[in-house]
Formats: sequence, C-alpha cells, structure tokens
Amino acid sequence: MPHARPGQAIGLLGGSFDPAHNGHAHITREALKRFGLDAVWWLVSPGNPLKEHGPAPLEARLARARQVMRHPRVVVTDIEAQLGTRYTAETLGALFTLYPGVHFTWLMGADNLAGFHRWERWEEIMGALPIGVLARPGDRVAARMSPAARAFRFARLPDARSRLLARSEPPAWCLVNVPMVDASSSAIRAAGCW
Ligand SMILES: Nc1ncnc2c1ncn2[C@@H]1O[C@H](COP(=O)(O)OP(=O)(O)OP(=O)(O)O)[C@@H](O)[C@H]1O
Ligand SMILES: O=C(O)c1ccc[n+]([C@@H]2O[C@H](COP(=O)([O-])O)[C@@H](O)[C@H]2O)c1
Repeated sequence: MPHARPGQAIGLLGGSFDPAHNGHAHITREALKRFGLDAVWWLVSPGNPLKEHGPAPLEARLARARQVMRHPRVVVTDIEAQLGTRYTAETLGALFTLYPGVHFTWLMGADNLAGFHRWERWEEIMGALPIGVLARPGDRVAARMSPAARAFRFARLPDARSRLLARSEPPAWCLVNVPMVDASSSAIRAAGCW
C-alpha cells in the first residue's frame, strides 16, 4: 500500500485502465493542479462492478498504466485487489480506516458523473469525500444534468474555487473545464491496439 501522511491531500482515480491512455495521464496532471492535491493514486480496478465483460488481466493493465503515467506525485496501485474490494464505497471505507487524517478526493471524468447515481451507495460516497470531476469530450452537459449533479447542486464548488476542493467538508464536488483529450480505452480496444 502506498504511503500518505495525515494532513496530505490525495486524489484517487479509479478505473478499469483497459488500457491506460493519454487521457488518464492528462486528467491526472490537471487534477493535481486544479484541486490542490499533493498526490494522486490510480486505483486499477480488479473489474468495474457495472461492466458485464471482465477486463484484461490486472498485471497487464498495471504494467501499461506504469508506462503511461510517469510522474513523481502519481502512484499506480492495485489497492482494490489487495483490499479485496470491488465497490467504491467499500474501497473508501477501508482507506479511511487505513489512512486516518488523510484528505482523500475521488476523481472522475464527466462521463462517470453522468452515471454516478447507479453506483452502490453513491449518496453515501458523496457525503464521505470531495469529488473532483474533469471535463471529457461530449460529456459535460450530461454530467451537469445528471441525477447526482442535480441532487447535490447545493454542494457544487465553482470552477474558480477548485483549489479549495480537497480540503472542503463533504458533500462537495467540482466540475473543472480543463482542456480535453479525446482518448478512450474502448477506442484503443476497437482499433485492436490492446
Ligand atoms: N479522455 C478522458 N477525459 C476525461 N476523463 C477520462 C478520459 N478517459 C478516461 N477518463 C476517466 O478516467 C476514469 C477511468 O476511465 P476508464 O479506465 O474507464 O477509461 P475509459 O477510456 O473511460 O474506458 P472505456 O472507453 O472502456 O469506458 C473514469 O473516471 C473516466 O471518466
Ligand atoms: O461502486 C460502484 O458501484 C461502481 C460502479 C461503477 C464504477 N465504479 C468505479 O468507477 C471507476 C471507473 O470505472 P471504469 O470501469 O469506468 O473505469 C472504477 O474505480 C470503478 O470501480 C464503481
């Protein structure tokens, strides 16, 4: 498990990373800058609980992720495999116990906010930690209009105040309009490059 000191602000980017690509690396660098984070941990998932087809083997996805994301403040991890968790709510519960005093922020692309209300215990997650959302081509409107965004409209931090997010009391979320990179794992798989 990676190291974190109490008081540090750590962003968590969960994903299938099947495979990792430049879009992931780009939003990670933007999240570090825009949300005032000390570090970001990639949580390479054993498998998205909502996806029917399992991803490529975890070892292969981790190896690719480590090639794609080389940054002194980013750690590529298999934390969920180590913890034996699959649902994000479970993973977070375990991390809060293991890292008391660490300020975790959950990171996601705008497409994930659009479907966030289908996640297990999503309202609890909203109440448990700040959520940083990064623009993704084609998904900003769906994200802003999503059931989760509407239900938690009162907890939205404006883009201009994004640097306060990591240390905000949850529920708190912020959608930042970063420059967008049009890359996706499904396009890479469809092109037969993985
Ligand atoms: N180009 C991108 N711009 C913004 N966010 C992204 C981008 N690519 C991935 N993300 C975000 O990174 C996280 C992990 O994404 P994931 O590993 O599912 O990749 P993906 O490209 O979305 O995969 P797929 O195409 O198979 O759905 C998600 O929160 C997703 O929204
Ligand atoms: O907990 C859930 O119900 C849940 C449902 C869908 C996705 N997630 C998490 O969302 C992250 C992004 O998943 P994916 O497959 O879109 O890359 C990853 O960490 C998943 O474990 C979590």
